[in-house]
Amino acid sequence: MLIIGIAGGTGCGKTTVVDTILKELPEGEVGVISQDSYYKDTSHLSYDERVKINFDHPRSIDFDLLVDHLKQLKAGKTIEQPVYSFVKHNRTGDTVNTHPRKVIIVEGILILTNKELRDLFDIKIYVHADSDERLIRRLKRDISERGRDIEEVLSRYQNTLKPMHEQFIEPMKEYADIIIPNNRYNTVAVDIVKTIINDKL
Ligand SMILES: Nc1ncnc2c1ncn2[C@@H]1O[C@H](COP(=O)(O)OP(=O)(O)O)[C@@H](O)[C@H]1O
Ligand SMILES: Nc1ccn([C@@H]2O[C@H](COP(=O)(O)O)[C@@H](O)[C@H]2O)c(=O)n1
Repeated sequence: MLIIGIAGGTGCGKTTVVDTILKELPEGEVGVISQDSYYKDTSHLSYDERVKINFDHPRSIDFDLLVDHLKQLKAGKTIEQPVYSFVKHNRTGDTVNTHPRKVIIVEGILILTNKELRDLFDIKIYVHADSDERLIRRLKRDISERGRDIEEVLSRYQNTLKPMHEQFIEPMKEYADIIIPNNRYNTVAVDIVKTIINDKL
């Protein structure tokens, strides 16, 4: 099994890169695990308490479960990937049955901050987009897809996202094997990753 980690700040285009890769590869050959599915279960908190969580800090992620799931997939076992709701700020209680594949892509802002997880990746990719570009994309996406308003996105950006990005995410570039510049759609870089994956299929 080839395991590829794709990191980068919010809005840099990780999901879009993954979707583009998947579109042109044989269906069902490549599996995807999103770090977002592994935000810690916060059912014991009220909605008002959950809103205040710093979702850009590594401690918000259940890395133990994520590492365990990846190891199980490597061992040929099927896992139940939790489903996360950005509207409820919590896991939904549903899971997605995820089978082992020849190639597994793990994507998320913080996946390179955890050494045990990092060591499971055969290839580490960092997608870069400038912070103004990422903020614009995040604003549009969170308002249209994640039930947020402009005030919520901007205050989260100033209070947690920006400082956490500078402290935890941007420094992870150091671990990347490949850095994809993604201020504009980068078809050349995506084609290179596709070629690497195709070689393995
Ligand atoms: N290269 C790009 N140029 C312009 N918009 C992009 C680009 N890549 C992604 N987007 C858009 O930006 C938003 C965030 O992209 P997404 O892939 O969800 O980022 P991430 O998963 O890194 O948070 C989406 O609405 C997406 O359509
Ligand atoms: N309940 C939540 C959980 C996370 N976030 C934000 O999502 C970002 C990570 O997801 P991307 O798809 O953008 O990589 C992260 O920056 C968190 O702030 C949230 O807003 N609400």
